Amino acid sequence: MSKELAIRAENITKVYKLYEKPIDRLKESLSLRKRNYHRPFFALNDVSMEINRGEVVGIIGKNGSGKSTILKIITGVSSPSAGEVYVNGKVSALLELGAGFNLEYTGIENIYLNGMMMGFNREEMDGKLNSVLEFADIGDFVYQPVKAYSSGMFARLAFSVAINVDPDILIVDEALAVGDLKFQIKCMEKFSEFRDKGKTILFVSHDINSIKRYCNRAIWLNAGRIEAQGDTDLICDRYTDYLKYGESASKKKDDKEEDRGLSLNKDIIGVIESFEIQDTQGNDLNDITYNSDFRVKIQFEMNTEDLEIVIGVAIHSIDDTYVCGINTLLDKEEIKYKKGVNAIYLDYNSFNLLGGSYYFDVAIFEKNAHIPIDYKAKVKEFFVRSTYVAEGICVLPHKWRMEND
Ligand SMILES: Nc1ncnc2c1ncn2[C@@H]1O[C@H](COP(=O)(O)OP(=O)(O)OP(=O)(O)O)[C@@H](O)[C@H]1O
Repeated sequence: MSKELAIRAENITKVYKLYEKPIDRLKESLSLRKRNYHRPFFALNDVSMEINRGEVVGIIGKNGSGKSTILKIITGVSSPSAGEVYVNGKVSALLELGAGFNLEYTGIENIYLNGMMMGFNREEMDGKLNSVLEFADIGDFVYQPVKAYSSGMFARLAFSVAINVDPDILIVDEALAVGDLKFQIKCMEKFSEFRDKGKTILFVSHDINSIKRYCNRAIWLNAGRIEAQGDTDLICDRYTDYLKYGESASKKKDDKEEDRGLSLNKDIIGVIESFEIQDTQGNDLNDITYNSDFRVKIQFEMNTEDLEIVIGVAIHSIDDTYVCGINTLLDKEEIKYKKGVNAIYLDYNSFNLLGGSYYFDVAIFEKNAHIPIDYKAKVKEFFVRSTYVAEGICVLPHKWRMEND
């Protein structure tokens, strides 16, 4: 295995035996003629993947597609029916609640137990204990057996151990993304810190936006097989199309993009057709000059005219800092649209983001701006040219004056 590779899974198959009735399992085990009473179920079917050091890879797929199973096999919690896994480096895994914990042990004992399972000795774990406890922040509960913990406390401790032991490879199944918002944010910050340190992360989530935000590659599992893998945005967009429009749409995405605007499937409420940046005369722009005026033109097609909608536009910097998200609900603008293709302009005046690369997200939501009817992440990248050198993200409108002026 090359030094650059962190994980290699080769032709992994995982077959479970499914029994129609519980008694069939007993019958099978007692059968002298070795008769089968089960049918095989392929949770994974010939799955191969290679993950390089420093990659942050997201695994996506519908419920039951095999995401947790592949993580369990990679971490050695479960063994494959066929195929081989090679792992290069210390792995720390956040699998389903409880995996790797002994319920009868206290929190502290479990911290040491987990560390040792990862190959750290007692002295090494002594050195890590404080940061684990500080991050978990569950107070004196660490002296109680973990069976007395609430699921939130359990998650805090498990996350804290996995994240603070400084593994080479972090494997996270979203099953653990519980706990309160503050703690989730803390975990996400740690996650970014990990990514920035060039560690390898394998990450399962149903939250496509987090996958887009954090991962540089995505693997889409479907019914135990790899449906597609590659560029995160491309794979995530194909997957969300598949969830929204069904199989034919995701496979035909390229054709669909060609004839957008011609016909909408009746189950689709609306789609964003195009997003352009223009100067105030309507000429297309790729770069924006600092402090200039420009507009964006959003074309969208609606299949209805009875639904109140909200349109939102967000700007992120290229390192994924959320710069500004606005929508027509916040701005108390009512969208009057017709069935068919519509266009809306959003004017930006004296645009004062600092020089650098950014991108736009755009979305159509239902009237409360909670549920996206269509969401196009990273719909357009743009570059701000600026001669004003300051620090931060933007230059807020300002004026200097002396008290006596
Ligand atoms: N011990 C088991 N016995 C039988 N079938 C199992 C077992 N464990 C998992 N499966 C099945 O294997 C398939 C893949 O399960 P897995 O948990 O990997 O899916 P997943 O993609 O992680 O789903 P989710 O998004 O719901 O977490 C599912 O159909 C599941 O029912």
